[in-house]
Amino acid sequence: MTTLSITGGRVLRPDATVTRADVLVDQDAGEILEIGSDLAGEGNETLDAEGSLVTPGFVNGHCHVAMSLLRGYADDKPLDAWLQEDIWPAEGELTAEDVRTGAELGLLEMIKSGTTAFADMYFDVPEIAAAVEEAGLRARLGHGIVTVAKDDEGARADAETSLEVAREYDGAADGRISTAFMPHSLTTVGTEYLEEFVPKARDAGVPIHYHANETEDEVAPIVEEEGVRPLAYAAERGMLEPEDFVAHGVHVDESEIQLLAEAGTSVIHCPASNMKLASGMAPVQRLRDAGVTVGLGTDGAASNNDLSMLDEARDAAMLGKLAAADAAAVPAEAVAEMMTAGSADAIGLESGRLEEGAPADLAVIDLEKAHLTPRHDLVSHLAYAAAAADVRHTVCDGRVLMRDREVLTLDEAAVRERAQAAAEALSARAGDDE
Ligand SMILES: CSC[C@H]1O[C@@H](n2cnc3c(O)ncnc32)[C@H](O)[C@@H]1O
Ligand SMILES: [Zn+2]
Repeated sequence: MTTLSITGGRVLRPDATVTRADVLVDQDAGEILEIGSDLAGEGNETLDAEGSLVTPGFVNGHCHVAMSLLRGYADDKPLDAWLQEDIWPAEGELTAEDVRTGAELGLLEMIKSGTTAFADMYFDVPEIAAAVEEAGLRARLGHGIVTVAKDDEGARADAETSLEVAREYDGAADGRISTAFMPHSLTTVGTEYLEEFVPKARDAGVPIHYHANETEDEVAPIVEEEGVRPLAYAAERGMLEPEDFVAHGVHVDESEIQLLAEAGTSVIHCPASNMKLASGMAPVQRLRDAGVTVGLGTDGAASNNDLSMLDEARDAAMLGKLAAADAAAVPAEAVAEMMTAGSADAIGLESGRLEEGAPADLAVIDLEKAHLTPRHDLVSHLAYAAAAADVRHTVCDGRVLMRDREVLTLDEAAVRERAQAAAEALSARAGDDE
């Protein structure tokens, strides 16, 4: 057995307590063997965690990782105008190679900010899967289906691609990749396609993931045309099962919160994207009080504009309090849970907890910084004060992906250089230079 010991740190446990302990990892199984004292000499490989917090690796529950190539491409617009006027035309110009480059850039940022797993909706998924395999993270991937503005043949082909990708890539990268069937949203995929393909996704045994209730503009047409709220419409189409997870859930009423709680469907809260696009404030405390599993996601880097789950944590706490008009709402412990076990549970992964037998996915945060001094409460620091640059080591599936801020699985300088060149070429093709 090959082992790794992470020594001298303070370990965040699933009950939100922090204890001084070493962590011993079975690298062959990718699992945590033991959390205890005096394990320093046990590992074939060692990571120093003195003066650091050892946390579960962060789980980004909703992303479009390849959109890192579009970071800063179009800002300061609401969702619909942003997508229709800027993002979708630019995405129309993306090559498969661009998607690979954008994914590598996003994965680099994830590793550097302590994220070890994520859920992703995009196209050219084989490119994203190859990048995930290389980078060493864990991911639930899916092809996003849009049927509006397509003829029947094009719409069906898109839905078929989503099914094929879900079937083919489930279990790829030695089991680090899992999949889902991913209609883009309830307004961008026609009812007839949902009714035809959702049962096929169930037969394939994969969860369903989609954007839901993100803006008011998305709710109104469903209420007008179908006479029910969007999540009731989704439930009628079999899209609200315990393994399913929706992104956003900003404009949900009490009946929809109850529906989610009864169905066991999870919500991925994306506070930065919701603020930037002025979509609204998700009722996170009410969702949690009702028993809904709430995870955290960044959405893509074009609407955020970074992929740091530590930024997202702080945003979730701040916005949650504002939305509830209650400073006690969405406290630090809740945020720590949402960015780790909450997201992992939502997207159907076993990660997110540091305990014996759990996947060895973790991040080590350097606490010896002015902005993390003094150390009254490390859960508070995780939610409110720590930043991406404080992440010292990142481990996924027992493998060290970053040691002392050096990423070991991707060539950082080469990825950044390729991304800059690809972004410039994309702007030229999209006519932005004229
Ligand atoms: C068809 S692949 C996924 C699709 O989603 C777009 N997208 C990115 N961010 C958002 C968001 O916040 N709401 C809805 N759609 C979003 C992305 O540009 C891709 O086209
Ligand atoms: Zn999204």
